[in-house]
Amino acid sequence: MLAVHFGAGNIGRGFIGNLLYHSGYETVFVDVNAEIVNLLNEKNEYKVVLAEPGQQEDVIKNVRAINSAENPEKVVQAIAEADLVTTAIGPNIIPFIAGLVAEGLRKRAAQSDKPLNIIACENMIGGSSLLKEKVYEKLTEAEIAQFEGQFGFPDSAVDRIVPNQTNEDKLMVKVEPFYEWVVEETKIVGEKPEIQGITYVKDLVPYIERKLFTVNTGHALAAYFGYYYGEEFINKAMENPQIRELVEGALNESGEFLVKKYGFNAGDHAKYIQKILQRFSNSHIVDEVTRVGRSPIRKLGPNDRLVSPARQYSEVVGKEPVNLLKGVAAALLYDFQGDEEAIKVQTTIEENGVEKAIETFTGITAESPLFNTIIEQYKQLK
Ligand SMILES: NC(=O)c1ccc[n+]([C@@H]2O[C@H](COP(=O)([O-])OP(=O)(O)OC[C@H]3O[C@@H](n4cnc5c(N)ncnc54)[C@H](O)[C@@H]3O)[C@@H](O)[C@H]2O)c1
Ligand SMILES: O=P(O)(O)OC[C@@H](O)[C@@H](O)[C@H](O)[C@H](O)CO
Repeated sequence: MLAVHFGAGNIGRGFIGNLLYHSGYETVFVDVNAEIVNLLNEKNEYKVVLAEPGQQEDVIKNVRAINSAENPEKVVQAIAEADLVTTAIGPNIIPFIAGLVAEGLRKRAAQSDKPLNIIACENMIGGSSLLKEKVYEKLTEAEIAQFEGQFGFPDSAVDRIVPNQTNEDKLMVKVEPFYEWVVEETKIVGEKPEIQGITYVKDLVPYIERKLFTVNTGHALAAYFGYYYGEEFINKAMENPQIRELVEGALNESGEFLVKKYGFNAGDHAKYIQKILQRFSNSHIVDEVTRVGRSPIRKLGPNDRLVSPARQYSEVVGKEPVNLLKGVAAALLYDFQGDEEAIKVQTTIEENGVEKAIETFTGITAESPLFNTIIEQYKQLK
């Protein structure tokens, strides 16, 4: 069985590639990083090491790679032959691979009616749906009609903390032991891919909201407050009682609306939160606050991990969130010069004021009661 996976980065090698290998797939990674592509083709294997006492090591074999910037035609051919396509490239990159995916599907559809599932494994709501939308923008109406039955774009939620890697072995990836991959069953075409570690569900929305608004919400607060208090790493930030309190407070707020909205068991959700706090504190993982805080414009977006739970908490619970809005304010203060989006947020604030920045990046307008609280929190932190 052949899997084509876009993005041979942290989650691509450390999580998806790992599970695909153990499920019997040959994996072709598609990436634009020439060094990683060349190393994968030279070694055809890499190590995944668990960040825990004992540091258990796993060798992932049966892998190769294509540089999509140099050999797009090889990517098209691989998609035409594949049994599964997955991505882990980052939400902002999805539109840029849509052309290649469309070409691959076009070539495949011309020679066979074999179904194919394309699963985006990104931290966002509706990642595969977005890819489908961008692919369909490249097609004719006749192609769309043909593709509808043959190709599936099930959405998914993926969870495993994989920090940036600094190993001498450039292919090796250190990952946390925990993982979860949930896939929307109803949009699968053909047979369900038998992948060890996938949980298929009928409705993905509760799972992706629970993951994004717990793991990633807490992580974002740890990152932005970690940065604010001068911490370099997430586990160190979690040792600061003020930051831990803010993170836990935000997770209790998002938890309150998630439990109410989806009917999760409150006790189980409280355990889920505690497990996540432990994962953030894992001393075997060196995870920079600047990785976790990367792309603050994306993270401040109306449907993302800070603003969406804040808005939904006020709608579903009927109260104003405190910690979640402090998280929004801390994200607005994030001025890391190595992050283009952080620079853009700061420039917008300097040139047009924080009010304009809130409206532009979060979609929250002055009519919302949340607006003034964010400004107050921002001014207090500043
Ligand atoms: N690292 C984690 O802990 C984690 C966990 C769950 C989900 N995710 C999600 O997985 C996705 C990837 O994150 P990551 O941490 O692995 O990032 P990463 O930067 O380590 O990997 C992304 C890879 O995509 C490649 N890439 C960029 N443009 C490309 C293109 N046009 N075509 C093909 N490849 C391209 C990059 O070269 C890189 O190797 C993101 O959506 C992230 O939110 C990450
Ligand atoms: O990947 P991002 O930028 O959306 O978010 C940064 C981290 O919160 C994220 O990568 C987590 O490590 C991951 O989502 C854990 O499952």
